[in-house]
Amino acid sequence: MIKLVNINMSFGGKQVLNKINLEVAAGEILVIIGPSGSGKSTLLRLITGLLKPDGGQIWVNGREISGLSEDSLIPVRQQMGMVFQYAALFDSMTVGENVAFGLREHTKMTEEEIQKIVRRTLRMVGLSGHEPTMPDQLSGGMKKRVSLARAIAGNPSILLYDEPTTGLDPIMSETIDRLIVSTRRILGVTSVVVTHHMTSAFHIADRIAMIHQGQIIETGTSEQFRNSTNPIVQQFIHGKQSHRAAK
Ligand SMILES: Nc1ncnc2c1ncn2[C@@H]1O[C@H](COP(=O)(O)OP(=O)(O)OP(=O)(O)O)[C@@H](O)[C@H]1O
Repeated sequence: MIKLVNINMSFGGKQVLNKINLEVAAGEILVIIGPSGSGKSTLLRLITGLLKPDGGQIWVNGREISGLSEDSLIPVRQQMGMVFQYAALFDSMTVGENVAFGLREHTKMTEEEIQKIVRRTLRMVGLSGHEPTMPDQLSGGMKKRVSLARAIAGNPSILLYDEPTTGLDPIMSETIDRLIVSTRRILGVTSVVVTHHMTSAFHIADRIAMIHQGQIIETGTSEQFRNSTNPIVQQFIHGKQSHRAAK
């Protein structure tokens, strides 16, 4: 469960988030949409504790984290998996070593246990047998899937995705969308997905939240978004869809 209460955030005197209130229920997929620069990634970084808000509270699995020290944040972060926009794999390590990295760093698991988890998570993302492959031999979509396997390996209760389908072709985007949904179904994780792709948002979201000029201007199901009477929401949705169709 994630809950943001009255979050304010500024950078160099410029207010980026203004009294944000947002709740993500356990096991829910919440998709965050909004124009470039509206504060979506900032919101994710606040949830991980990488940034501290100027004001407000951030609750993660029943704990208020905005005042926690780096040390106290470690167990909170261990409950989270992150899939970044640019897969952020270690290029000098094999796929297997990338997926195993967090387990080797943060747990006392035996090598046998680690290998079992690596095998299982790579199977989940459709990359069985790719343990010895080096990242530079992978396509963008495969890298994203390794990144998801690495995030899942730590058995998180929360998964945060920052632009998981950016730069991928429509077929690979659909594959990633399906993985986000099946990962939630299999692991029961709470998921927050920042995306620019409205098609993805409508496919995967239990609820969508739209940020505009630092504020959440609408939350609701895909259906409620499609039928929104807010002109800013409609303009955003249709702008995005026609932009994609024109590509
Ligand atoms: N560390 C930082 N220092 C200064 N300004 C920042 C910092 N991080 C973000 N910003 C500013 O905050 C605003 C929101 O940035 P953010 O990356 O959260 O937007 P976004 O909605 O994720 O954008 P995009 O869709 O383009 O990724 C931008 O104006 C950005 O320049």
